[in-house]
Amino acid sequence: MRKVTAEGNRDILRFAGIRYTYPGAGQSALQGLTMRVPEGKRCVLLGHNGCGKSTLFLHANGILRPEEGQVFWKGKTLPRDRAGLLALKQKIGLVFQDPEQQLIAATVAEDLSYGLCNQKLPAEVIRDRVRRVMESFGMLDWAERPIHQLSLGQKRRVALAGVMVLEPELLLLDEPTAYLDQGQTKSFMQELERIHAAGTTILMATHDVDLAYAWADWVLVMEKGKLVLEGEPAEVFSQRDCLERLHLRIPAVLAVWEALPAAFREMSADGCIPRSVEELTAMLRR
Ligand SMILES: Nc1ncnc2c1ncn2[C@@H]1O[C@H](COP(=O)(O)OP(=O)(O)OP(=O)(O)O)[C@@H](O)[C@H]1O
Repeated sequence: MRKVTAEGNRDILRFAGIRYTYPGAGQSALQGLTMRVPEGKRCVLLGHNGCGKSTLFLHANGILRPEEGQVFWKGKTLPRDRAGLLALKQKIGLVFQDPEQQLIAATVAEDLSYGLCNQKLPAEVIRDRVRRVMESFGMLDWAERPIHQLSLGQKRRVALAGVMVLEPELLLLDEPTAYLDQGQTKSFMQELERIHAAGTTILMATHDVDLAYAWADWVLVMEKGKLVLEGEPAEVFSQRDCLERLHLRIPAVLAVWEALPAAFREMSADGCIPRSVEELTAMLRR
């Protein structure tokens, strides 16, 4: 396995030798997994269906406990007591694949208030924070809307807002763009940019290699409950043998770039590799 370090970034979360087997399952979902999440980065987690991405997320904030190995939050092992775990869930926000798993209240405003009420904050603080998050997610007029009347994309936004209102330091997103249309994906990614710019570390599980390449600054690839690749996007997507074995295609922009004649690439790109269609177009116009 080729390793590149995220220089200058300490680990906000670290998994060391995690093994986990679901009750009754013949095989372990996590098989001695070791992985670090560098603080302040936009991280993407890639891997086949069933390779253990969601199981890993459930270990991050103590919903599941490993049978072997340890999880470290900012260098310290995860707490085991109820109060410690509750405090951790405010620092590590987990947005599930299916928003139905997350949305529990009858209306949008009630749902966004739920976690803050659990923290027993004063009513006016809760009101202010909910209003602020609704404003930044463009849902001020949704306050009284019943959750069951929202579209899937709208439910996803409410689920993300419900985690963000707790102001987590690390945001874990399980395939957030699955089932979103192009417009919804674009506005979701803009929201994520804002969240990241405000200081939140993000770890996103996705099957979208184009998104991973264009957006992430740290890419992690899992296979059968283990980490097999990690590094900056250009580095990870240069590991062609490994990607081929995992049936992961290379990002479309990179494929187009590599199909251009070498002399042209050298002339127009100054050694840079484009990360998006816009960058590629700009380079080709030079
Ligand atoms: N509740 C469960 N009980 C038993 N086995 C489970 C359970 N949840 C997941 N598994 C198994 O654990 C393994 C890892 O599943 P997990 O959901 O973590 O994968 P994933 O990488 O998130 O997949 P996907 O990309 O499809 O979301 C799979 O083999 C899956 O069948």
